[in-house]
Amino acid sequence: MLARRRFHREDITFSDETQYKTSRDSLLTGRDLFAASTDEGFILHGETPVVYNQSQEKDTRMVEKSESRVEPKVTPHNGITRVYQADNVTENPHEFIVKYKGRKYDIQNLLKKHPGGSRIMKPYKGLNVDEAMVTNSHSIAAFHLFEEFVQSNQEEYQEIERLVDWNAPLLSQVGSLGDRYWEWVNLPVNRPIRLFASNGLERLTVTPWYMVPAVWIPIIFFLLYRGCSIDLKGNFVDSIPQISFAISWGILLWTFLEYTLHRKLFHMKPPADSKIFITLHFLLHGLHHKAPFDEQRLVFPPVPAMLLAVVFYTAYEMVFPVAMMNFAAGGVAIGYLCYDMTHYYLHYGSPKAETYMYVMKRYHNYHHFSYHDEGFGISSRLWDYVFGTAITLRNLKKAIEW
Ligand code: HEM
Repeated sequence: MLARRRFHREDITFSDETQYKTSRDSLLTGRDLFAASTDEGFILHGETPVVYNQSQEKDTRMVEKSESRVEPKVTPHNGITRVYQADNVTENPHEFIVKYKGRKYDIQNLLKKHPGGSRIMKPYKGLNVDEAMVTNSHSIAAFHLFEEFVQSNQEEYQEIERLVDWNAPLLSQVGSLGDRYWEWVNLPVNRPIRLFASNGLERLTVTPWYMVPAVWIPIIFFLLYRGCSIDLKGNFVDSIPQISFAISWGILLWTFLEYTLHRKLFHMKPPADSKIFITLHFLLHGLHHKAPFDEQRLVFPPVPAMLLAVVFYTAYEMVFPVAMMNFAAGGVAIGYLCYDMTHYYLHYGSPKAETYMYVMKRYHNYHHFSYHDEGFGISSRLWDYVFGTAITLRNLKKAIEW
């Protein structure tokens, strides 16, 4: 029976009578390896992966593979190093199990969202990531988020997440977190947020991304049209340089607003004894930091955005000459639209290495997980440099692939 059984690691199939050499120089036959298998797969204690096939020439596929990736080193005291899946074990395609500090985590749902990209994690399927988590240094937020995926002790794992009842609407609870709120809100989870018990109210608080262009593109055209027909009285062609200037000013002004609102308003720490301020902070921005993967709460809902826009529009009247005002307002609205779409893309897009968006996505990930008090620019880093809050991205050996 045994002779017909074969098992594999990724694309490598091990057969019974063939000898395999491990990194500790012990020779094991496929049969030995299989004898140590369990119903869940094969667990090899204290050995690094099989790298050399004795009965054949060097197995170049394997060697190439093991050299071209970052392998976790063996830490003998941590016992289990690798878990090999047997062919006859039904592998659940919806699971991606890794081990960390002796516990099992199913990170299938993290792969696409992982700020370090999905490709770098793929080789670790079934493996221990103790070392990988440290050599690729990870923030406290990353380790907290990791616990979201733990399979065992699900109920007990985080003292801090039990401060609220995740089965009840959160908005009425966060105010009571008091001095624990700031710590709680900056530790991300991989769950959607429920604010209200009422479905109707709840629906008002979520915004699919396409609502933003659907609402703001007509507003932009309206502002530009107003500028041409009222401010310039149809004298459009002669005024092109003036119009371009006003729109550019508007866009630049937006980048400044984006930075200032994000830094001074969205990241303003609410007083621990004020339930109202804590709740407002959570509503405005806290929920996005608590649940950064909640796609429905990523872009700014159009209704409060328009209320803010009305306030700003009144202010433009004081700042810009009448002939420029609507164009400048149009420029601000264009800047805002680009910002919100960029923000969505930074969370959900997969930009290629060396592109502007690739850098901005990494930059924004650092803001979310490691440096909450820096990296406030989303569409650009301009004002972070001006005000000394720029984040330096670390050099990576390999480009991230999301
Ligand atoms: C399998 C092993 C893993 C490897 C090799 C790995 C690798 C990386 C790398 C290279 C980065 C840096 C990205 C950059 O500089 O832009 C990164 C960032 C990050 N990773 Fe992982 N990662 C692993 C597992 C995990 C796991 C299990 C989590 C759990 C949540 C996680 C969460 C994060 C987070 C939140 C960041 C953003 C930066 C930070 O907060 O530290 N990673 N990872």
